[in-house]
Amino acid sequence: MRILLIGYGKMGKTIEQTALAKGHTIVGKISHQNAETLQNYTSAITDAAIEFTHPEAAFVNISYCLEAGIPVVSGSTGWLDKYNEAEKLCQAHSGAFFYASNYSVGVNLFFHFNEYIASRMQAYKEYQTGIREIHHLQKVDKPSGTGITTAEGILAHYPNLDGWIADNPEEKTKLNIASEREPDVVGTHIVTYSSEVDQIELAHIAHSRTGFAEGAVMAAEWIQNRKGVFGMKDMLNL
Ligand SMILES: NC(=O)C1=CN([C@@H]2O[C@H](COP(=O)(O)OP(=O)(O)OC[C@H]3O[C@@H](n4cnc5c(N)ncnc54)[C@H](OP(=O)(O)O)[C@@H]3O)[C@@H](O)[C@H]2O)C=CC1
Ligand SMILES: O=C(O)C1=N[C@H](C(=O)O)C[C@H](O)C1
Repeated sequence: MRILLIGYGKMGKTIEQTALAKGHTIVGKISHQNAETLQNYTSAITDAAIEFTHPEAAFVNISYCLEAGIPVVSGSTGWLDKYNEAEKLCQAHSGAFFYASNYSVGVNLFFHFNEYIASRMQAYKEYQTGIREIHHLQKVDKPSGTGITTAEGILAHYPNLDGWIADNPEEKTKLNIASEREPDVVGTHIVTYSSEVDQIELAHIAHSRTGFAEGAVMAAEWIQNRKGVFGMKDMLNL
């Protein structure tokens, strides 16, 4: 498969290694400095684009791919206020768009268990629910996309909670997402149910970026010859 890497930072470089190891070809590497060269890529020379950039760049990149008929897999976070627009664009161009806030299979199992645990815990009002996400110091967005997806999984079972809130545990009507930034942490997410007498936790700790990259390459392979908007639940049948 001929893959265009849009974003050649920590993730782009890890995806390159994974893709080459699986026998794929990298047709181009787009970063901030050569962003204007994106328009040189067409569906005639690109089977899929894998986009991991920046909250301010993601929608523009995804739009370009959909308009050019290039199937696009995006993992960028912090841009989802435009997700519905991307979805419409995909439909208008009969394109293929795959999005996940987290491509690791382990995190998607964590999402699955998170929803199940929330469905059982909501009956036990003595437990206060909260999310902690910990990432490296270079991360530009907060809360993490994975933290927000985790919150959405809990909120689906907690109709009494009025959405999520960032870093405000005192606001008891909302689900708090606490963000911490520490050197070299790849990505840690912890869901806590805390009562006066005990605490229950569900955690996912990424040891490297390889799991994210493997999931993204798997999504690029899976999206070939498909049309529509997809996510990890579609691919993994979770
Ligand atoms: N869904 C998932 O599984 C995961 C998602 N992510 C998300 O992926 C994104 C990238 O993460 P990461 O690789 O760690 O970040 P990096 O900062 O290491 O890399 C970002 C890359 O995007 C490029 N870039 C920035 N702005 C633009 C632009 N306007 N046009 C084109 N390219 C641009 C940068 O170019 P330059 O170097 O020239 O500035 C760089 O190559 C983040 O949103 C992060 O949250 C991360 C891990 C897993
Ligand atoms: O920026 C990162 O590094 C990561 N971002 C994603 C997110 O915001 O959830 C996924 C992963 O946790 C790493």
